[in-house]
Amino acid sequence: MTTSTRAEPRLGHTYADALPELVTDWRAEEPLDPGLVVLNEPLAASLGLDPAWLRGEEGVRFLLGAHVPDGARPVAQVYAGHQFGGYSPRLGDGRALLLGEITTEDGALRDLHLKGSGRTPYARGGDGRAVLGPMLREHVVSEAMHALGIPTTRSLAVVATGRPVVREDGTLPGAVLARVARSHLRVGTFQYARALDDPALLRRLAEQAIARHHPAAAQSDAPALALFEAVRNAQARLVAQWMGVGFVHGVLNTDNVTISGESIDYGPCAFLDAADPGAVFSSIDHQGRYAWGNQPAVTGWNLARLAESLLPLIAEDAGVDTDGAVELATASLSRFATSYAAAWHDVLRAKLGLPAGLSDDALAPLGEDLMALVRGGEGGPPVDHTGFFRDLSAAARGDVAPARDRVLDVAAFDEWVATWRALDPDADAMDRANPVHVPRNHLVEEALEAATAGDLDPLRRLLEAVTSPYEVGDVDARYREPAPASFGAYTTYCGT
Ligand SMILES: Nc1ncnc2c1ncn2[C@@H]1O[C@H](COP(=O)(O)OP(=O)(O)OP(=O)(O)O)[C@@H](O)[C@H]1O
Ligand SMILES: [Mg+2]
Repeated sequence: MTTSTRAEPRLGHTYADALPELVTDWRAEEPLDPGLVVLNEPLAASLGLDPAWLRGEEGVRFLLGAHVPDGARPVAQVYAGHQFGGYSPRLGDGRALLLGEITTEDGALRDLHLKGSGRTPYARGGDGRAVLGPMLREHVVSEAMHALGIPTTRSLAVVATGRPVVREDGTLPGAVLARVARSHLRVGTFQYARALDDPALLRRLAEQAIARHHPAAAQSDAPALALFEAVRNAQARLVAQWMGVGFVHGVLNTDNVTISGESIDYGPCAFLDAADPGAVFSSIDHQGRYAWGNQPAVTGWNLARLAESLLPLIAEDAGVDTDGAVELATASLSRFATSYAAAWHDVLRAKLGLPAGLSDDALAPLGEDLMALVRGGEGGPPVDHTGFFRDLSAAARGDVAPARDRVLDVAAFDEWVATWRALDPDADAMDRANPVHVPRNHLVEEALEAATAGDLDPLRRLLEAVTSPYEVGDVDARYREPAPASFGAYTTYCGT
């Protein structure tokens, strides 16, 4: 095979063909002076893309949407969404394009999507652009999540456009993020389709979602409800994993909740240092709706919006009226709490090095007592989430001091450790479940600031650390420390 035949990627457009009502054919904005900032070579290779070609002039233009391979059909996808509880009937890719789908070796589809590629018909008041710093943040955090074993969209590349982008805090360099996802189907996509009041379209959308993400639901007598349950369980597992690593998504609007169960949209996200359930970083989340400890509950709320959207199909499948469908959906939604508890217990069992056979009933009180210690409460301030859990593996090996030194209520801690160690925790397994390196906020900011000023070294070092999250390796110790007090309170921003 010659390089040139390998080079030109072949992109499908299954989604655009199946759901023409939910897309608009569109082209990316011409870049001014494109420059590849970061390329994810292993991901490129796993998708059958040629990294050498991607680095070349044509490849970089491809990553910006300016070079469209033969047969590709770039589209902007429409979706709706509840944003902070308020419904927006028409959001959609305002600054993004779905370039198309790549078929992996095992026959699965992967969306290739560009964020920051210019205004689309869904741009509303926006300029269609994205800023280099936030796109690099999405690159770092999504690759960290992937390395942590958490389902996520991936970042293939970040390309500078050479266009200055005007934001509140000044003029900043523009960039496009090339993102890979199992799909970009969101709860908001279903809300949009439901509002069109066209059951046949809603059915086609559900069939797409089932075929791409939850194929077992196709075998069910009640496929729409089976789809809902599959999404419910995938979201329960996802949020439990976020809670386990101290991840705060920051903007869990229904348009940022995927049907696949992958994390998406790393706009205002953050990782905790102090494990405070009320931790909020986003500048606009005044009520703490998307606080760390509120994520399971708000995911339940978002799933209720999905269930509502599916009601006509649930009714049709079961041969019942709307009231009957509401009853079925409500019963299914009410099992989210159980589903989440089971997922959280799986996360906790792994973090505590306890055997899979340990029952939830035995685990639950242990977990509650531990989380009370971690939160601090009356016994003191919250502890550093990542550092504390990692120190617990030393405790499993008999060196209790590092974890003990982190908590104020040492008597409660000692009692807890004695109960836990009696269960014979596996310290090596804990080292594979409790990261040493997460993209801590101060490190992310430092790397983005340097990258914006043209120095990519801190970004590379951070990427190296967070893509080997479980290995201490020879990574500088500062990559595993919480932010110094001088870093102050951290604030993140949406839509930059
Ligand atoms: N600069 C912009 N120009 C046009 N539309 C924008 C812009 N920024 C955000 N939007 C639109 O506003 C909505 C909310 O944006 P948000 O900050 O959640 O990020 P996003 O662009 O949606 O990315 P994602 O695809 O990761 O969800 C989306 O419909 C988005 O397309
Ligand atoms: Mg979004």
